Amino acid sequence: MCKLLEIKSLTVRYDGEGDVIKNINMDVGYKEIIGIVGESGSGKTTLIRTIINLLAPSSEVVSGDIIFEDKNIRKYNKEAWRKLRNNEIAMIFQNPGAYLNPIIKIGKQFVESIRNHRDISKAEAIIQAKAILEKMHLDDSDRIMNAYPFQLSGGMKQRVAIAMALAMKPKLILADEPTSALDVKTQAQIVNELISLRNNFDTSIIIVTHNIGVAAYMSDRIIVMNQGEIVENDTKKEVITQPKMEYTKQLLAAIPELKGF
Ligand SMILES: Nc1ncnc2c1ncn2[C@@H]1O[C@H](COP(=O)(O)OP(=O)(O)OP(=O)(O)O)[C@@H](O)[C@H]1O
Repeated sequence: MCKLLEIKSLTVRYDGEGDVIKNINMDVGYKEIIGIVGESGSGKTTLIRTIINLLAPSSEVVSGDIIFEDKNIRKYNKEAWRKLRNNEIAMIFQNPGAYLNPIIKIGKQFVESIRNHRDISKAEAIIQAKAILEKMHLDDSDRIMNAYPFQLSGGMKQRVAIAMALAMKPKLILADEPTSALDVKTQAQIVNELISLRNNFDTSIIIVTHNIGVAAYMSDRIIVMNQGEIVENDTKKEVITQPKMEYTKQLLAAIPELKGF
């Protein structure tokens, strides 16, 4: 077993849209960070939502297999997914507010989420939650645990969301534009937190971003998507210094600071 995830000949369509990702083949190694870039509508979100089986009802996986640690998770039923999702593969969304309940304090949500997956006492879950918040540089963990989501900044909420994902020690984190709702300084902090996950927890990460600069900064490998297809898949050095596709060259040209890479 040398790959954490392998995607084989994956094609997905939406009703009325036709195939929006077409014959995708890719893999993710252990501890690898992959950046997926591409224009709006190129199928990036559809690809990672297919991996974690969170597609809209109007979608259909036409063909393909998704192998996670040698098991074909495309064939998993609801119960198998309940065990896999969050425990082994977790997703971080663009807007963390969308999955934090606005009327429940962070601590209660966090403890419930841990205890839904692990048979431990409330007191133990509180200790675990606070330790992970502190690892995410949310140092005043008591205040965070006592806060409602609206009392936290966007960057703090995203850190809480990452901490909640991390509590389950997933092997793979899928991050869909996790920084695009944040200001530039906070974006950089979150990107660095994600990199430290790999360094400290051996987590593999697929990050979807519009920003090839972010992908270049944090990824080992960059995948470029265009109109539902992978048009480039190589080490970040290769993609940045020797892009094969005109489309990639255009993406790179839009980021002046990468020219001297
Ligand atoms: N729920 C849906 N129902 C129908 N079509 C959809 C749905 N979600 C996405 N699509 C279509 O599928 C295509 C790919 O969308 P997707 O969101 O995967 O692209 P993306 O690269 O992630 O775009 P963005 O960068 O804007 O998020 C687009 O043409 C989009 O309109």
